Amino acid sequence: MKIGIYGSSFDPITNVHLWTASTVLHQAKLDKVIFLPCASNRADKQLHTEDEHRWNIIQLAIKDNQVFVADDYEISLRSGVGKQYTLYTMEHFKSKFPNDDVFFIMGADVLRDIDNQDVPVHRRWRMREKLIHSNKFIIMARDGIDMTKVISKSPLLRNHDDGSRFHLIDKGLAMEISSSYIRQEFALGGEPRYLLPEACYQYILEHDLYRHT
Ligand SMILES: Nc1ncnc2c1ncn2[C@@H]1O[C@H](COP(=O)(O)OP(=O)(O)OP(=O)(O)O)[C@@H](O)[C@H]1O
Ligand SMILES: O=C(O)c1ccc[n+]([C@@H]2O[C@H](COP(=O)([O-])O)[C@@H](O)[C@H]2O)c1
Repeated sequence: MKIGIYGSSFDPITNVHLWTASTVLHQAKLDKVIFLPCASNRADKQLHTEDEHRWNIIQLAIKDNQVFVADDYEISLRSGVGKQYTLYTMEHFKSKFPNDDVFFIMGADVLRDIDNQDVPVHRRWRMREKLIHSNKFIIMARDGIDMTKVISKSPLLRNHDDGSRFHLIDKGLAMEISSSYIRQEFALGGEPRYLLPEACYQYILEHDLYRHT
């Protein structure tokens, strides 16, 4: 089997997360995509909703698609800081699925940041040499970023680019719905209704989430 791990804060999950996951699944011929929300005590990013709510919203979003599953590996890690680095996460999934091909899915903006010296130290990827060396990645086009240039500009990335390390996917259609835009809309009294699945939208209203972000 070919399995893609889609890691994100999903704060909240958006229609574009679902659309990109489905595109990747078809183009890279994956058998399933695992949505992997990170824990809210992440060292490099401030989250806006409790783990339980982000988890419930993901479940609502994927419930009708049998090849989409969610995994709470990172959010269930006790004292998560320092443990929920992608290197360890990928080691976990590769040992959970020893006979399968496991890929990490990310957008071009994330690829660009992995080995970027201009990124503040607290946001730099940990153990990136080993992570890149020992895993395979599916990269989705985003923000008009030239993915081949990102790889060729980084010694770390280009030295590991053996033709099968990075599977680049460009659907041709750029859809920009970000979680932060949706949060802002909720906070400012806008109407983000059709930017995420209806059940997720209703859940957020019912639980009064994102009103003060
Ligand atoms: N429109 C998109 N096109 C391609 N990749 C995307 C898109 N939106 C998110 N991703 C990818 O999904 C992963 C998770 O992104 P994340 O949830 O942080 O996105 P976001 O919507 O930009 O969030 P935020 O607005 O909170 O920063 C990252 O690898 C990111 O590159
Ligand atoms: O391992 C790291 O050091 C690391 C640093 C930044 C981000 N990540 C992972 O990259 C994924 C996308 O991150 P983000 O910032 O877009 O939510 C998510 O699964 C994070 O856990 C991982």
